[in-house]
Amino acid sequence: MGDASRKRKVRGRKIRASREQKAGRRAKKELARKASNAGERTGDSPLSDPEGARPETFVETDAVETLQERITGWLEADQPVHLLGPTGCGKTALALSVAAERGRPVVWINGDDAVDTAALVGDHAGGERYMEDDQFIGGVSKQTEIVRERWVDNPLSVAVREGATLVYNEFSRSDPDAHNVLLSVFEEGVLERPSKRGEDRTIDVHPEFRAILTSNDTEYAGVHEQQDALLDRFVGVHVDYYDAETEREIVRAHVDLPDDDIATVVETTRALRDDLEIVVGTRAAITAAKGLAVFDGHDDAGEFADETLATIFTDVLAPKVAGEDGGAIDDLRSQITEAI
Ligand SMILES: Nc1ncnc2c1ncn2[C@@H]1O[C@H](COP(=O)(O)OP(=O)(O)OP(=O)(O)O)[C@@H](O)[C@H]1O
Repeated sequence: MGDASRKRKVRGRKIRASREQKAGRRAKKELARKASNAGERTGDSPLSDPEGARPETFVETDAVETLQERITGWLEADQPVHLLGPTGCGKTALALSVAAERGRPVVWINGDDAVDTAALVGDHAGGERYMEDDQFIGGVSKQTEIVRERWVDNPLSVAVREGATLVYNEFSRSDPDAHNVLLSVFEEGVLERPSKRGEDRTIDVHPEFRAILTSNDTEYAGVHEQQDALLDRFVGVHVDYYDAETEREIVRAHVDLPDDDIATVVETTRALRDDLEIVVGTRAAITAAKGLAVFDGHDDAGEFADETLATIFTDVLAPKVAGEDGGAIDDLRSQITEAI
């Protein structure tokens, strides 16, 4: 065994954990997700504890650790970090693992067209009405209806106030105008809540507040061009697909399969990544391995039959060509068969 494999560590438990444990962890994770999503809309706290943010099964090989150290270093230098890389290469898992390691609460935002300034900082959530009853003189009372406006903070406000680690996934999918509020957060250490009235219109950014943003580099240029002034304030860490050994470890951490089958899946994934025009990420390898685990396609020599492998990879990758002309999936299958 080489040094790299001796140093390999797997954080969290493997897929071999009992069904009950798995169901429990899934439920917990789901709750944390729901809590942070609910927070975006209803004002419930979007904070989740750092351990809850750590990906369930996280593999740390030398390649992963090198990236983790780079990101952690920049966060220590008080720089927001922008992780750029192809689809499914592990940006989100990496961001969450670094966020969990900081030990501060974690706030999660998912970028999309619907994210505007209010979705980030908060909004008025209608008025609260109540009656005030003044007993002036015995027998005479004056009733006044009071309407008090209720303000609900959204994830960015909570994150800067609490000194959380903000993980803003696919941030380039949001409208760049929504991000104007980030400029003063990173530059002056102040968050302005534009539609809030009163003295507490601004929040001083907590000294432990940090941000990790991710975006997909193929989409990055095309989705919404973010303003230069904002990009200038980030450092960019490029994340690419991991080395073969790391990818095997990742697949092994997610799917219970013999080592030979894992090696076949990863080798095929990497060949297709080179040969096909579509993006073939680590997620595709994990999904294909899940297919291999249920479809018994071994030949007499115990090898996985090429035909079964081709069918599994065609199914895994078909959504990426769906919508193109009718022959696209047939073309995909023949390219895959050729590559295998
Ligand atoms: N170090 C790791 N340990 C365990 N699993 C990992 C690791 N890195 C990535 N993965 C797994 O690989 C898959 C893809 O990773 P992830 O979702 O983080 O990629 P991404 O680059 O954020 O993708 P996208 O661009 O689609 O958002 C996920 O299933 C994730 O759990």
